[in-house]
Amino acid sequence: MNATDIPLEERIIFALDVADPREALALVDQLSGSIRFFKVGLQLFFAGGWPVVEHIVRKGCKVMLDLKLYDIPATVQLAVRQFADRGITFTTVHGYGPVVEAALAADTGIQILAVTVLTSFGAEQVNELQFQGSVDDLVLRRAETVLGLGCHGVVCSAREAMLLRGQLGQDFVMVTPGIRPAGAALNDQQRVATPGRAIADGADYLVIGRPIRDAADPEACIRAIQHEIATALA
Ligand SMILES: O=c1ccn([C@@H]2O[C@H](COP(=O)(O)O)[C@@H](O)[C@H]2O)c(=O)[nH]1
Repeated sequence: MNATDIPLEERIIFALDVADPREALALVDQLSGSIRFFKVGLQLFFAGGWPVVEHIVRKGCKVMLDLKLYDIPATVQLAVRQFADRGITFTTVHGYGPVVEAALAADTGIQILAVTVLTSFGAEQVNELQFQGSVDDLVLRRAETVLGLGCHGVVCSAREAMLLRGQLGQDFVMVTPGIRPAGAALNDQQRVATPGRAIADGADYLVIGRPIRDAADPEACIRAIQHEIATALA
């Protein structure tokens, strides 16, 4: 899908980061009038498994299964095969060449997104990886590598969105977590941006969890974010 064709209701991928699958299903029921894309991550998948994914799909919404796989190639390929025919749109692996190649080789029709550098990482954590360069350098290097292998898209912070679009073009999906409306708590995120900034700089989809989940009025929070996105797109 061309980035300009993405419906506003799919621009936010709401991270269903809750421990109780019943709470997750209730959130899907409550929010699926305004959000049509949900992310199932490690906590919820371990707690609720496939029935949660099936519930989202039954609602006619899209699913990002965000398990950030990282293992030997054979294991990754066989794991991704398990995701086939379940209505999943995106799934994630770490942005390391052999892992991405294995996920692509599973050939499921699911779009594979490679996590470049976690948005909770800053310069200090990248230095600890013994990488001689900035966070931007590492994100760009990993994105270039995985896209060169045929990966469908990347997960990065919106802080790198403009750099990646400038260097690597438009022809890949860019999903950005670490989104914080102005004034929102950062929690454990380091590389953050507002929804408007992320879209203006070239992100296709914004992963947002706690700012919506913990809002006094989640629907009002979603409306405000969608207004910011629509303004950035105008
Ligand atoms: O680099 C990454 C990759 C994935 N995530 C996931 O996104 C959400 C963010 O939730 P917030 O509550 O909006 O911080 C969460 O599920 C992470 O696992 C990420 O944050 N950074």
